[in-house]
This record gives sequence, structure tokens and C-alpha cells, in this order.
Amino acid sequence: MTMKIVDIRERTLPIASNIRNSFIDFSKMTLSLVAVITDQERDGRPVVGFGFNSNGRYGQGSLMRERFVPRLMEADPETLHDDSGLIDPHRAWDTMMTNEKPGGHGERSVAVGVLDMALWDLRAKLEERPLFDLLAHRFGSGTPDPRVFVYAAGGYYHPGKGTQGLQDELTSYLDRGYTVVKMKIGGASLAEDLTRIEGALSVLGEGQHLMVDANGRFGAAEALDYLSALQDYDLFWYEEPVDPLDYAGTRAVTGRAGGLPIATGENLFSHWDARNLGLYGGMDPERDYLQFDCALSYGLVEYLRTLEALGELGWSPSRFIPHGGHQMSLNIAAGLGLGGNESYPDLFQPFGGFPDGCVVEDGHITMPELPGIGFEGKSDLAKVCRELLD
Ligand SMILES: O=C([O-])CC(=O)C(=O)O
Ligand SMILES: [Mg+2]
Repeated sequence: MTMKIVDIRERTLPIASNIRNSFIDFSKMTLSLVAVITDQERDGRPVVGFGFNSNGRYGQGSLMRERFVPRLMEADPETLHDDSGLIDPHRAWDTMMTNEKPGGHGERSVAVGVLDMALWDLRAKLEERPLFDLLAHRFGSGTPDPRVFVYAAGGYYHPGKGTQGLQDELTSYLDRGYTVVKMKIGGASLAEDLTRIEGALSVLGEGQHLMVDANGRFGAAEALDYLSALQDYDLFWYEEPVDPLDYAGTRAVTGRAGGLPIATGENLFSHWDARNLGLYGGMDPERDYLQFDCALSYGLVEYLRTLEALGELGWSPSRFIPHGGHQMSLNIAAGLGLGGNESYPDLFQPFGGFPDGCVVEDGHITMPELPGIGFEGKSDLAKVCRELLD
């Protein structure tokens, strides 16, 4: 019997909080949650795939409602299947992108990324296996590594929060098992940021335990002023120093970074942009890190192309540590050998984080064996997902 999608539901939900980075505040931040509902059953219940986007780009319900959902729903169900008779996210991707011109990725890459996440969740649930296991066998080494490095992202600017508040926050991440933490820079003067960084380092101790994130705030000259100061510290990385599409500015920084790793890419949304970063950004595959986030950039179908395009330029998957703190990237990390994943221990809940009972030990988590992406293993998230089905 031909399986088919019977309904796709989406809702915009708030993930607002009273924080800011150097570029935006999160007082009005939203995301799109989507459910792809099929006529298939497992354990007497319909098989449903769920997806959502990560923070930073807002919900994209209108793009989904106007273009991408109708294309999936109007397609002959068989055109979405592979030879196994199950929905193939690659074919669904081609269907969603029908009549979309290349280039200019805007925010459609978010709408497609959300639906792609739900389709991979669905596909792994139909196969009754964890997504990381499916990915390892289909696209990776054949052997997943369920132990994944995670770092704690936070350290935002927050009204009334001084250095003591920052230190308390970062200490609480260490207490929860993280070994590397991230804080924001570029939203204050260089002198103030250096005071914050020194405050952070005083509680983190020796070694590369701190990442700093400028959120693309600087022009090349200011990014270099910061670089000169940051080189005095033993940091894990210096993130998004300049506008993500300013490859010349990125090259100016990477060319002078010496031993300080540079990380960027969370705001590049296609494998073409990623490739251009690799070609023109002066990034060093032995030193630097790439943060493309499938939830914002056309999903895993496109992320596989990104891995391939960067692989041709000498980048190993282990230099990829995605932005976004979602379980989709955790599955990709465990399945395809990425270097780790971001985590927001106190922010953007219930969408971030790990399945219940999954603890961070020595900066790593171990993925449980749950069907699909594993959202059902996180009770607060599962509840929000179920509400979409009511
Ligand atoms: O503050 C943000 O927009 C999120 C971010 O850059 C990150 O997690 O690296
Ligand atoms: Mg960032």
C-alpha cells in the first residue's frame, strides 16, 4: 500500500527572552513547529515527524503555508518515495524546491529546514531506529558514535547583569558537566568586553574552556582590534567576527589569527555560501570550525551537500560544530562524526536540550536509543509536539 502524508500542521511559538547579543535582542523571538502526519501506524498510533527551527531567524509559517506545504501535499505520493516505498527526504526536498530559483536564500531556507527535519524524524520512525543510526549506515562510516561533545552557550548581555552574574552563569554550566562555555562579545566597548572575558576566565581556569561570539557585528578593522586583544587569552574559538557574507573580512581575520581558532557559518544558508566561505574566507581546516545549522539552511539534505563541498576543500566532519542546540544536529553529529554540537542549557526551552535523563559528563552526552530524532524522549518538548496534534 502506498503510504502518504495526510496532513502537515505548523504553528508559530514564542522563544522570547530578555537577552541580547551584539546585534539583536530576543524579546520577540519565535520559531515554527511542524508536524508531518502520515497514514502509517506504529504501536497503534499514526507515525508523525516533527521539526522546528533554531533561534535567530523567527518562525516561517507563511512561507510554509503558501509554498512548501502545498507542494508536498499536492504531489503524487509515489513521487516522494524511494524504492522501499517509504518517504524519502531527498525526493521531498526536490518537490519542495520545485519552481524555486537558485541563489538569494533569504528565509525560505528556514521554512524548508523545518520541514526537512520533520521528514527525517518521520523516516527514521518509519524504520523504527534512531536517526543517528540511519545516518551512520546510509551516509557515514556505518558505525555511529553516540557520545557527542557539547558546549554550553550563554553569556548574553542582560539588563543589570554584571561580571558576577556572568561568572555565576558560567559556573553553573561547569557544575552541570560542561567543560566549554560560550559568551557574547561586541555588544559593549572592547574595554568592557575584556573585563567580562577576564571575569569569565577567572572561574573557568586554565585551558581552552571559553568561546567568544561577536555575532557578525564588526567590520574587519574592529574585528582585528578585538583579535589583537583576544590573542592574549587561551580561547577555544573567536566566533563570527564579521558579517557572515564578508569573506574578505573573514580572510583578514583568519590570516592574522595565528593559533586562535575562528568559527563561523551559522548564518550561511546553502552549500554554495558554505563553499564560498571555504574558498575565499581563508579558513584553516586544521585550526578553525564551521557552524552551519541545518535547521536554518534547507535541512539535512542540503547539509549533506555542504559536508561534501567542504570535504573537497579539505574539511573533515570533525571540524563542524553546528549552531542551534537541537537534537537534529546531535543526531547528525553522532551519525556522521561531527565535532560536536551547541547547547543552550537555560535558553530557548523546551526546544533545546537533550532527552530526559541524558546528562552531560566531561563535556559530552551519550545519545539514547530512541526512534527518530528523539523528541518524544524529552517530556516538555513532547508535550508541545502533541499539542499540535490536538
Ligand atoms: O545569539 C545568537 O544569535 C545565537 C548564536 O549566535 C549562537 O548560538 O552562536
Ligand atoms: Mg553564534
